[in-house]
Amino acid sequence: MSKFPVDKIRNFCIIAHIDHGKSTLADRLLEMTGAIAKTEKNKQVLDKLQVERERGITVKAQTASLFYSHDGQEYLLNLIDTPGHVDFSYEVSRSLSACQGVLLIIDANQGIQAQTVANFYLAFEAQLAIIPVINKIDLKNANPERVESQIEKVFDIPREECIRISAKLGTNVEAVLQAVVERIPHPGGSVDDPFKALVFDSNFDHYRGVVANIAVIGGRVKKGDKIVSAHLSKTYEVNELGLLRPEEHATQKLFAGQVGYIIAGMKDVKEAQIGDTLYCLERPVQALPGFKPAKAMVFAGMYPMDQSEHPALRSAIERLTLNDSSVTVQRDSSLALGAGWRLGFLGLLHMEVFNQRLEQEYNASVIVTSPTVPYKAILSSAKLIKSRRGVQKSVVYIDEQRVMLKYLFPLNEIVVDFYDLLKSMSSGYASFDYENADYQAADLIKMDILLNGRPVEELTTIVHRERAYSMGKAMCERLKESIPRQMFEIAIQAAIGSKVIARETVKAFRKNVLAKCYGGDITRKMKLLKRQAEGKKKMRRIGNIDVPKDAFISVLKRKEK
Ligand SMILES: Nc1nc2c(ncn2[C@@H]2O[C@H](COP(=O)(O)OP(=O)(O)OP(=O)(O)O)[C@@H](O)[C@H]2O)c(=O)[nH]1
Repeated sequence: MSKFPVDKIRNFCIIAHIDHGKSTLADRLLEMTGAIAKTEKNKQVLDKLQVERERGITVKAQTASLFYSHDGQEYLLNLIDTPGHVDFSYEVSRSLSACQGVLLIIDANQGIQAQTVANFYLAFEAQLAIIPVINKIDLKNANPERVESQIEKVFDIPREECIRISAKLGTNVEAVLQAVVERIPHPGGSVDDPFKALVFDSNFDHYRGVVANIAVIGGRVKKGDKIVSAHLSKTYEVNELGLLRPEEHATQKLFAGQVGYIIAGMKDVKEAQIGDTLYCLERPVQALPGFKPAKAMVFAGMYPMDQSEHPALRSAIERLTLNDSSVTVQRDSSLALGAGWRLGFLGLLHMEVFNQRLEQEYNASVIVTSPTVPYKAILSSAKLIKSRRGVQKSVVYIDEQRVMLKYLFPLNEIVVDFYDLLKSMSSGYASFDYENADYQAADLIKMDILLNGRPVEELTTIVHRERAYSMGKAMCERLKESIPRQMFEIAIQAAIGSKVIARETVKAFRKNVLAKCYGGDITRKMKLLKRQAEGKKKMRRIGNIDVPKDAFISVLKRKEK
């Protein structure tokens, strides 16, 4: 029998706008319950990945089981850490599915921000108990009263329910643990029910195969049990299971209400689909509803720096996607960059983090082409609807100083630099969140870039008609700067269909490397010719024109000033 009956278990998440202090609070909770020692080194233990530490953001949700005594009773508290950035809201919703309650952290200085609202609704719709926690009360400009008023107004939660803390200093954090025990319902279910578990996360380990994080909804499971994954109807034998503290801590059994990990000889994360149900071979149960798969919103090409590195990069991408099932991968090739892939991400930050992980964890060097968003094109000339680029949907005043605006935007207008622009225009005060609002008709056209009349496939872009001229001009100018003079004149043109909208010219020039070699020193001549040939290797030939590879990337990366 488990030491913890179901009514002594609490499963909860911490949700917040980015930087409001989730990881800091998680560290404090871990320290106070003895899961980790209280040292500076343990800063943000749940942020395991190197990118997470460097960028100070949480990418992958982590789980920890904590032991806590309250009123003479022992409780098992399962804390599931969640990422804060908009790109990762999919991870937030799947973490929530394993919980009965959330700590909603709000910065005492910044107050309610865009992702506070988005995360609140995720928890509210999942019918979870919500405990508002006002953090950073130690800050000089902290204004917890104002934040409490916002919480009352926007979320309709009485101010008395708010807990004021400083996660950094540990002030009043004990009250948070008490609230978890008192206000969050236990997970329900019984150890006597048939075994049923929800897979809410999974990762791949090179030695042990798939490690699935599960929330046991009912019954019990032990080593050697034969279990079935409902999605694929495949049977596995349990090799190992246990709690996450946050390190894996093997146990004999897992019981209803517990959250932990299970290893059962699965070879691919696709076998442990997020949202899938595991049950016992002998006692089949009805599967849980599962989740909608994450939808890629931003697409980019990834190519090896050098084609000889293609196999290494392929294996790195394969291994990394084993751990991140939200990335989609398709093979692709480009005239300029050779064989590569087209990858789909949940957002731009997700893409950057993926790229950084490729470099840091797999030592891969990658060329990333400019991100694009999916379009549906109707192949006729009937795109008649004139659409404005941003359409206002609603305005809500949070308090005298803050207003929440809802707009409908084309995704391509916001993925690249919208967030940065918004931040700098508002001196960092504005915050931003988005969700997919489906495809909308828009006046978009395909713009080609031609070198001496020949279209360069990878520079073809889809642009809004009103922007075509300025973008075409900017791209031609940049290409002119980066293509060296050659033996003949090169015309760089931007065109829509057969109509040229911008043009630049690179004048003809022959660099006579032998001009300086008067006399007959043949070895010197050979050396200079060799150097010139090496320079050419860094070039891509398009038609008969040599284009430096770097030029390509710079043009692709910044399409518009
Ligand atoms: N003054 C003060 N600073 C705090 C407090 N709690 C957190 N911070 C600081 O706020 C910053 C962000 O804290 P994190 O815990 O990394 O925030 P987070 O919400 O986990 O961020 P993501 O995981 O990326 O969403 C860090 O520099 C913390 O040191 C607090 O109570 N007081």
